[in-house]
Amino acid sequence: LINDSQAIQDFLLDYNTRAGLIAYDLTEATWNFNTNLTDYNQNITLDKQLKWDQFLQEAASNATGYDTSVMSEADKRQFHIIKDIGISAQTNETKLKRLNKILSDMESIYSTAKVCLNSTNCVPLDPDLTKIMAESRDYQLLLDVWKGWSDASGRKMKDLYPEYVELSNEAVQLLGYTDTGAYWRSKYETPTFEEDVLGLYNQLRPLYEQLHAYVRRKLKAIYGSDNFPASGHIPAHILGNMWAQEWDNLIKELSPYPKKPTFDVTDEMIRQNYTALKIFQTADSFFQSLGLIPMPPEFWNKSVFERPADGREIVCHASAWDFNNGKDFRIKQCTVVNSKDFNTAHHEMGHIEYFLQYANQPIAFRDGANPGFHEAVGDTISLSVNTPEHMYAIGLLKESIEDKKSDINYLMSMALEKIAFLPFGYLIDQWRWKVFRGDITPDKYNEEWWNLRCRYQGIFPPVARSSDDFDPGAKYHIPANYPYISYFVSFVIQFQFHKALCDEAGYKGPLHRCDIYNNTKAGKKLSDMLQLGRSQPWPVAMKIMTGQTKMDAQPLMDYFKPLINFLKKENGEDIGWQPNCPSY
Ligand SMILES: O=C(CCC(O)(O)[C@H](Cc1ccccc1)NC(=O)c1ccccc1)N[C@@H](Cc1ccccc1)C(=O)O
Ligand SMILES: [Zn+2]
Repeated sequence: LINDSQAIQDFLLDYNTRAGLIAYDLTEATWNFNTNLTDYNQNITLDKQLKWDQFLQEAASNATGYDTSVMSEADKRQFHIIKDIGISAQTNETKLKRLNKILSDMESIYSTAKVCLNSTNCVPLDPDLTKIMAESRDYQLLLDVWKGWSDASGRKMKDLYPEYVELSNEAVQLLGYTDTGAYWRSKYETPTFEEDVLGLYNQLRPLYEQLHAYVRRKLKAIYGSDNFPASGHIPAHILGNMWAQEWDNLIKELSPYPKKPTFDVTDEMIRQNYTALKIFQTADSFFQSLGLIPMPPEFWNKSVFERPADGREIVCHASAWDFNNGKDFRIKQCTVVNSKDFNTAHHEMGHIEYFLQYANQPIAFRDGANPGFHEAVGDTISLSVNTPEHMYAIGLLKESIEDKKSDINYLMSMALEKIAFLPFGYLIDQWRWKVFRGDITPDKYNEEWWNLRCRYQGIFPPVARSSDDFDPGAKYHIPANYPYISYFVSFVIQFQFHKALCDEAGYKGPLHRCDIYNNTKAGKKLSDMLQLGRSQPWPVAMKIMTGQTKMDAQPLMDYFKPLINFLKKENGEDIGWQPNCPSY
């Protein structure tokens, strides 16, 4: 084994130089494909993907020739990451090409899927179906769109998924992982990770049960109780969202004090002629007010902020891109001018800010401290941006609020986004981890998906499902092969981060009214953590931010305490649902 320190530094320098160049090539090709879904662009991307996979295989095998016992902790960590190459480990080129092709095809099926509302009008998810799900209160129209989307997306990739599972497991087993789920969980470097997230879920379940009970009662009044089974489940298609993952589009019907403001700034944004670009400029100015790194010129020149009007097919699901050359960073988002996309813009910019902050780290460390950290940056900022105080400060609210009823309305609008999401954020990878483990076989994919959806979310499919359905495929992250537990982790830790930054800013009031705007002291605490990237185990990053090393649901529970007290009074005993799905 090579133990000469100069040789070790030479290997790392060579790896970083070559990885940067090849990664740039792949990212450029993938960007071109994602923003123009042609076969030509797919072939180029698959070609570059194979070159990248082969580079990783070569670097990983060369890295095994070095003696890590003589290395510093940081170099030892870099070598570990360089060797941990995931599905790129598949040395059988035919299998590797098939796996990459399946992944590319599943994402294309999802991104080009359309639903025909009538014989001549077939529309995509973004923006058309999303708008119908958010705004329509027509039970049957919502049902047609909900079922149509599942038929157009999930059903079309049903047979690809078992083949993907098998090829992905086989690849990571070459690295010694039992299955793909074990590889994904290894990113948290926590042996008790599954128990930890289960513990957080159980801690937060009572909050969700209270919100679910309140929303169910309100929706029964709107749609009539005939559509609500005795089991206590809510029909999956009437929550204002295609996946029932956030319910904030129902705020007008669900606001506890309808005579008071609901804090949805969409109308005001339209009145002020907000554009997609202005949304991103507004987000950028918040980040800069904290003393964080501004979005660079390339970002403004090369990002795609709106769905192109030239009719080309693109991947509309929002994403943030690091071109690994220290200067090219982009967002791709099919922005619609509304408060939801205003928040998504901050979410995506959080990813970009992380890229900028860790740009000087070696490539192996250019990642989140754990995947949940990457998802939490933008949302933490949004917790300040969404406050009535901040919306008033930037002119999107005509008056701020002082009375208790408006405060409850604000907390309700935040709960419909943050508490409603928790069981959804938790269950997606419960399903996938079981699939990867073989505990859920292809014949049971859809049945087990709905068992989890009924049990954790307390919703049910409003039309009988058949064995030809593949409803998991109707949610982007399944065909995009992107882990989802990172969002559940993010929704917990973003309240820890928000509390830590508000404490740092010397804020003394209730957490849900804290706005760290213009506070460079809070900004410094955040950037000190972001600069680490993945160079240290995430508890070190957590301690820098919050003073403690664990994930903790307490700040989230404290944030929503006034609302939960209100809901407990409102709901009384009328809460909960049967674990199993209702029968038809
Ligand atoms: O999917 C997203 C936002 C997109 C993204 O920024 O997380 C994006 C997803 C993605 C896109 C392409 C390939 C893989 C994943 N993630 C990133 O762009 C990203 C993530 C980590 C590092 C760098 C970029 N949000 C989730 C959950 C969520 C988050 C916040 C509020 C509401 C809902 C959802 O919509 O279900
Ligand atoms: Zn994200």
